[in-house]
Amino acid sequence: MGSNSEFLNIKDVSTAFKIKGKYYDAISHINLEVHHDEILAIVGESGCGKSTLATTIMGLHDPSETKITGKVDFEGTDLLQLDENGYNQFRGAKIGMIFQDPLSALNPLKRIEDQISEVMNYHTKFTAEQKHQRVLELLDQVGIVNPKRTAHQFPHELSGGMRQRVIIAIAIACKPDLIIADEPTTALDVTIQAQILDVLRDIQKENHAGIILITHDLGVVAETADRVAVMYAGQIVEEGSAEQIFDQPKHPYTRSLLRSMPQLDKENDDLYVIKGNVPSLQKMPTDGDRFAPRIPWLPDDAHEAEPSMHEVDDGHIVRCTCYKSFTFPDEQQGGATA
Ligand SMILES: Nc1ncnc2c1ncn2[C@@H]1O[C@H](COP(=O)(O)OP(=O)(O)OP(=O)(O)O)[C@@H](O)[C@H]1O
Repeated sequence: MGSNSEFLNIKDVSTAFKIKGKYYDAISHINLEVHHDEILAIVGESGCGKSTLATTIMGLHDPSETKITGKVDFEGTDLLQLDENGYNQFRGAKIGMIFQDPLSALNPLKRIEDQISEVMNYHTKFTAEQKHQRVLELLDQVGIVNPKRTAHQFPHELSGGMRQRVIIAIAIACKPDLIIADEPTTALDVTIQAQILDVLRDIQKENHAGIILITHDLGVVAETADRVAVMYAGQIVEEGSAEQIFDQPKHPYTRSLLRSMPQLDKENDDLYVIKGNVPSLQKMPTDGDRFAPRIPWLPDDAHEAEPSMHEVDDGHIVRCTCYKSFTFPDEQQGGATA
């Protein structure tokens, strides 16, 4: 395992849901790589397709209701070709998943130790004592102060932050190479959020895992991510290192998201609001720049008819050339900058 080597390669992946007998793309032609030792954030408003991408990688869609095309190459295996049994060899073992709501992800009737052991029953040949030791080690690794006590507790006896730590312990029990964390801190208050993000960072360092961190919160991205992919209406519109995205954002959507982000060091009275909504699947434009309706002041001819990805710097890519002429209305009048 070479450090920083790419081990997950998502190639031209589209996922369509069947609605009233017709299929509509929730994600379209996604290309993305994940490397060892990195946290890749996928960011965008609600409805942009972030979770659909995660559940597509994890094989969690009902094939009778979804049409998935493309390739998800994970360490040489195309995950999209696997059946349920095949997927079960990967999920929980080489791929761990952390969901938003830790309470619904845990079984209310089972002690924490049993829930963490369960994944090892399936994927390892550990003896009972080895499993017990590993449970304590994992609880310690995710920052639980008294692992022995917590191991014997039930989910309802733990705080939200503790439950999310347990979920992370389950996700990393078999030392997965890939961890997918879908809004892992959204349900938690701000101080606990920061602690959980620290845990994720530590785990990524210790296990050399690659982490896909899905979030709508740019603050979380700024604190955690090495690389960022910005999604809008089922497509990636910009991708780059965290520095490139935060210091040199190009796509109008990325710039709008950044401008609408509260800044700790500034008065936030007049935060930018991105007008309009992410289109629903049935109303998704199939050609042109999908973000164009939300920046109506930009002339139509500023957008490419069929927007493609452009490399603007090493590893920094952006969809459509409209970024070249995009300004916010108040910038045109010589006002504030983004
Ligand atoms: N099973 C489904 N059937 C039909 N449409 C779906 C299904 N799952 C998701 N969608 C639609 O696909 C689009 C993308 O949803 P998705 O949940 O992936 O977005 P998201 O960016 O993760 O948003 P959120 O943060 O709210 O989860 C949305 O328009 C959503 O309504």
